[in-house]
Amino acid sequence: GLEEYEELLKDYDVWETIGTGGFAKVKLAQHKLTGEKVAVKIMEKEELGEDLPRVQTEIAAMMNLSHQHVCTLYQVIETPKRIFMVLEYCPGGELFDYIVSKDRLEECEARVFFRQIVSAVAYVHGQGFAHRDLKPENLLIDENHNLKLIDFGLCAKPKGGLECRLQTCCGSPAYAAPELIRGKAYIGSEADLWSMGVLLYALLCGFLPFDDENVMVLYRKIQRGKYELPSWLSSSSIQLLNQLLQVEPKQRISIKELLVHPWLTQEYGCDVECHSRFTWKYDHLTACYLILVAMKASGRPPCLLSSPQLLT
Ligand SMILES: CN(C)C[C@H]1CC[C@H](N2C(=O)NCc3cnc4ccc(-c5cc(Cl)c(O)c(Cl)c5)cc4c32)CC1
Repeated sequence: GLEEYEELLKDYDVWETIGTGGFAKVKLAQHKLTGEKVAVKIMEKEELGEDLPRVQTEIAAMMNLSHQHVCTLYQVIETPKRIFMVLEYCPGGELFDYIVSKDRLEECEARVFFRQIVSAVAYVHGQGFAHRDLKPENLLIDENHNLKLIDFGLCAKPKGGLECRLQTCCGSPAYAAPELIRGKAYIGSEADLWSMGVLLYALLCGFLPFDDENVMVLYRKIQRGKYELPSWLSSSSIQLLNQLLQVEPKQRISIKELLVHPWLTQEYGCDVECHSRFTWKYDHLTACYLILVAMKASGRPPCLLSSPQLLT
């Protein structure tokens, strides 16, 4: 019912549904105070059932993640029947659809995107999380044609740190690491590196390295770790794919080595930046924002008098 949307409608104009993500629907909305477009992920608690912990996992993770290539969670609104997540809007849609639309990406374009993916994953690992569902469907393109990582519903923050082993077999089969599908205990960050290898292959080739409609046959192909090398791949791309798609996790390249890998740094002349660009500076801009919010809360109409320095 509409009364459930009351709290959301106070601060946002809500427009049409723009997508679905499994057990959620995503609506386009606009922040009244700033006019900014946002994406609102709406979930019905009853429909969530045993998926409710996934939502709590995602919210807890995203509240601790603030990075230029991780989708920003602005606000969470919980009502008796629903959970609303107000998220950064990404009009460019899924990286998956972008690759399909172009058949495959040239090495230089794949490098731009893969540097952003490595930056996001290095940051997420640095915060102690493993994503565990890395795939082009979970990388969205924003209005500046930059990537934003989404869907932290399966991420894990092991108590004993990223070095400790996980048990849950999850994520999408085609991107799952051999050790994960073998059902043995695995290290989340190492499994993420394998998925990044599958992702890089998809960027450069336009199809998957391991694929089969029969999931058991697919698993055997992943465990075997052999994949085709199309003629258009450069030797440096082949070498990087080989370092990522190592069946033995201890042989696999680490995220630290990836940040300075020649394939990623060539043509850039600099390492991949993994630090977040965002820090809450309690400066004038922050003060203006918080004052505007307070004005709104006290019912006084927020207004920005002609303040040129704000627009710089
Ligand atoms: C795996 N796929 C199916 C998932 C779909 C889900 C809908 C997406 N989407 C659109 O359908 N239209 C445009 C659109 C624009 N901005 C978005 C911003 C954030 C999210 C978002 C963020 C998080 Cl953190 C999250 O967990 C979920 Cl589910 C969604 C989705 C957006 C979006 C595309 C990918």
